Amino acid sequence: MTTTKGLEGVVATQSAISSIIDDTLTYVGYDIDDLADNASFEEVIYLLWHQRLPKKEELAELEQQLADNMSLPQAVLDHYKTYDIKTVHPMAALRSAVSMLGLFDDEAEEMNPEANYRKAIRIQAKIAALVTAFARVRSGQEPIAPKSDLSFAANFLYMLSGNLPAAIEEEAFNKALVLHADHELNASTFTARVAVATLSDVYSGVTAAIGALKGPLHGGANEQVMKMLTEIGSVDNVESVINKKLANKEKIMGFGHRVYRKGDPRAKHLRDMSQKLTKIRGEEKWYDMSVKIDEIVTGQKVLPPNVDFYSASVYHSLNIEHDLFTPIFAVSRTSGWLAHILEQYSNNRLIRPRAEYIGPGMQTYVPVEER
Ligand SMILES: CC(=O)SCCNC(=O)CCNC(=O)[C@H](O)C(C)(C)COP(=O)(O)OP(=O)(O)OC[C@H]1O[C@@H](n2cnc3c(N)ncnc32)[C@H](O)[C@@H]1OP(=O)(O)O
Ligand SMILES: O=C([O-])CC(=O)C(=O)O
Repeated sequence: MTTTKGLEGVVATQSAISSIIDDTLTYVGYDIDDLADNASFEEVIYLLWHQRLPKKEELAELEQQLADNMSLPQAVLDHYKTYDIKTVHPMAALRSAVSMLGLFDDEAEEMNPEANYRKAIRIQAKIAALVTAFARVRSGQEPIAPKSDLSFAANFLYMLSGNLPAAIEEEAFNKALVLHADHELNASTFTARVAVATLSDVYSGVTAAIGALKGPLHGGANEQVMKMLTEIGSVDNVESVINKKLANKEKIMGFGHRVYRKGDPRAKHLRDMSQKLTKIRGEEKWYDMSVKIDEIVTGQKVLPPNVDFYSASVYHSLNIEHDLFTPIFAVSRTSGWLAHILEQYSNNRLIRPRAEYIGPGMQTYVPVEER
């Protein structure tokens, strides 16, 4: 038996959803640059779930279905008041809340493609409301109902703040959602596929995936990037802090990737957005600091910035609280998880690899009194 630490380079499944080949990311054959510049998040959801772009009426139907399904069961809203919401991390709350949603879905245990697709729509729609309602309840505000005439991106920002977003804010948020939607067999997507390959239900798959995304080596890195930027505080401090971290072999959050070698193609779109939004806000320092960190890290190591690095200053510029960055990643990535869950069901086999045993050899049981 040979083992590969972290399964690096192991091809664990076939998939027709997204690909990373020679540092180029595609969703169903469409280059991420093309989609980031042109597509709405709703179009991308359709693309990932159907493996083709929607026609006009199909897109309108999906938009309507998403808008119609955003409201939450009252019991799920009420449960936010049953724990100390101010001290709970929103990703922990989201993990539990998605699981709880399954308790109120009459079709939760239905295992046919049509029912699973209907659940996918409900989960994708409601996850936006789960994150925004959590944020409002913890700050003592009432959750805001979605508006059916808004895009998914605009609705999220509206449900979060109560204000209709400016065009540039909607554009930036839509782009972030498009860029985060899917990424081949990343850790959380693999987790989702492992969970549902036992023929467990869709809610189990998404709940498991949220748990995997939460960690700072994966989706949790975006919040850590903002923490680092805040701690550094000014452009003048960047050089000394980053050089010290590199000398101490500390990980710089938002850099490095298991698959990309030359660079993450999503980062440049978020970098451009960060530049625009920080300028509009009159808070260019977040962009300037980010660029300087980027120059120092890439000047010393082959460690290009990943999707999490510039997304931090983008979300900060949208007035989003820092611990909501990873839940927002989850809102977008739910579309990819659901696509992979549906694909897994359509051609399922239990995922069960082997472990190379490195423990003690055969031993004989000794009664507790004699140990
Ligand atoms: C959406 C996403 O999930 S994107 C990734 C988000 N995560 C982060 O940004 C966290 C910071 N980055 C990392 O921890 C890693 O680069 C990962 C987890 C993304 C990839 O990990 P792996 O492929 O396992 O690489 P691994 O951690 O083994 O790193 C290889 C080498 O590069 C170094 N390295 C990797 N990333 C970084 C980093 N961000 N800062 C400093 N050094 C790094 C490691 O210390 C290691 O050095 P060594 O060979 O001298 O021991
Ligand atoms: O693919 C990965 O390992 C991590 C990543 O960039 C993502 O999930 O978007």
